[in-house]
Amino acid sequence: MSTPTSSSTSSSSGTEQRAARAAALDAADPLARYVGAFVPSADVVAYLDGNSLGRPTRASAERLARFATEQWGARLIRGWDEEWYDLPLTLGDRIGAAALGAGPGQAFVADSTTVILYKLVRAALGAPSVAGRDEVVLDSGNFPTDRYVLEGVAREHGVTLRWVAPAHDGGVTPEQVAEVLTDRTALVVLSHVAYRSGYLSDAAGITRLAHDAGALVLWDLCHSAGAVPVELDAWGVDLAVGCTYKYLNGGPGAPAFGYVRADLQDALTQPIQGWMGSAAPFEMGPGYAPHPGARGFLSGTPAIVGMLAMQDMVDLVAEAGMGAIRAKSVALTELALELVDDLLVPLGARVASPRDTGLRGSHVTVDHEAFEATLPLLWARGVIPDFRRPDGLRLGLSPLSTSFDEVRVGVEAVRDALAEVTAARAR
Ligand SMILES: Cc1ncc(COP(=O)(O)O)c(C=O)c1O
Ligand SMILES: Nc1c(O)cccc1C(=O)C[C@H](N)C(=O)O
Repeated sequence: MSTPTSSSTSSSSGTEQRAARAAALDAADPLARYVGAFVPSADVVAYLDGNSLGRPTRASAERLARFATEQWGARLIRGWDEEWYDLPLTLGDRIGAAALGAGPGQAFVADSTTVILYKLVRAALGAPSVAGRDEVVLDSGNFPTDRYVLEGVAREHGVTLRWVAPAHDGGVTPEQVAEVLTDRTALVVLSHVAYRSGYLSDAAGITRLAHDAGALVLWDLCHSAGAVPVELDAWGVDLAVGCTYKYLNGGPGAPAFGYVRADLQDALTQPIQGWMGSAAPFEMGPGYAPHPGARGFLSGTPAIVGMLAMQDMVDLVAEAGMGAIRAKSVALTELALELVDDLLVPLGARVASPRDTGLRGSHVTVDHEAFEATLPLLWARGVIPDFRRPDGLRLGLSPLSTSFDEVRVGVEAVRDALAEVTAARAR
């Protein structure tokens, strides 16, 4: 790692004070022991991208190695009967219990977020309770895949999209949703935590409003699951989807999870009628009949290898508890904002995430037109934030794997790189 050159904004006493403060926060952190549960990366001093790709746990590294010889290699095709056939549902239940506030029989692991989103949106639009309704409410700041899938469904299904424009902090409030709900709204599709700003929506309030208007609601939980408490059953949510490779540390391309409320399952028909979601896959009979319950939302052969790593993280999340995880997440983002205010705002950076902890997920986004140019410097120095065009640096703080000192080291490195880039441009 190359050493950052000192900038005019750094001072050794400031660095020492910040280091002492971060060390004190780490010493008092009740979840600090979990940081050592993850595979270290030799050249990384600050990994601040857990909301794009979580780190592997040490247990997962072992599980992945063992799988080839002890399960796949030893059990061969018998593995399907012994464990794999049921894994999408047993693992769905475990994710539901640990991270989603979902009772058994409602969550499943399959496909990708994009594909489950498509299947559940199509299923929702065919629900008898919304028959005759032809509008879908969504958010123009939502992650591209959500917008693109909905645009495609609107084209093929003939529904009208009612776009909500998020406020400057990325927020979509119940009031904004209330303004576009009508007796034609079939479905509301929003992200619980906004991917760019980290804004945390009032999922319970918006779900209530949608139901009062007779609509169904689907939450994208990609940036919440494993980092922000979710209570799908208590909130009365109809449908949800989410990634497992972010705060559930399932690894690159790990399959997604879906949730369909138990009392809605029989009324919904999903569009990808594959054999693995059929009533009797191994009968291989002439026509498709859906399997009752959550299994009916599966389609093809489950990605068993992709479901290995998330199992270890789900165990850690269950053990640590979502309350403690949220408390650490809030403390991490508070420290990040404090450092950003001290070190980056004086260089012209602007905070793009909500200041109110109750309105913020587990990442902090800061905008500066020179951030893109800092990335090669930061990566070369072992500091890995996330960047979203045109000018947003996202600091994704994964509560079990990120230490307070890592945040300090990371933001100081961003300060140094930003000072260097802007100084070079001024020359
Ligand atoms: C809010 C949100 N939805 C969906 C996705 C992606 O879905 P997929 O795993 O299908 O690429 C992401 C991130 O990639 C995301 O942040
Ligand atoms: N899924 C990703 C990928 O395959 C490559 C790079 C990044 C991602 C991400 O997860 C992006 C992320 N959802 C985001 O919020 O920007």
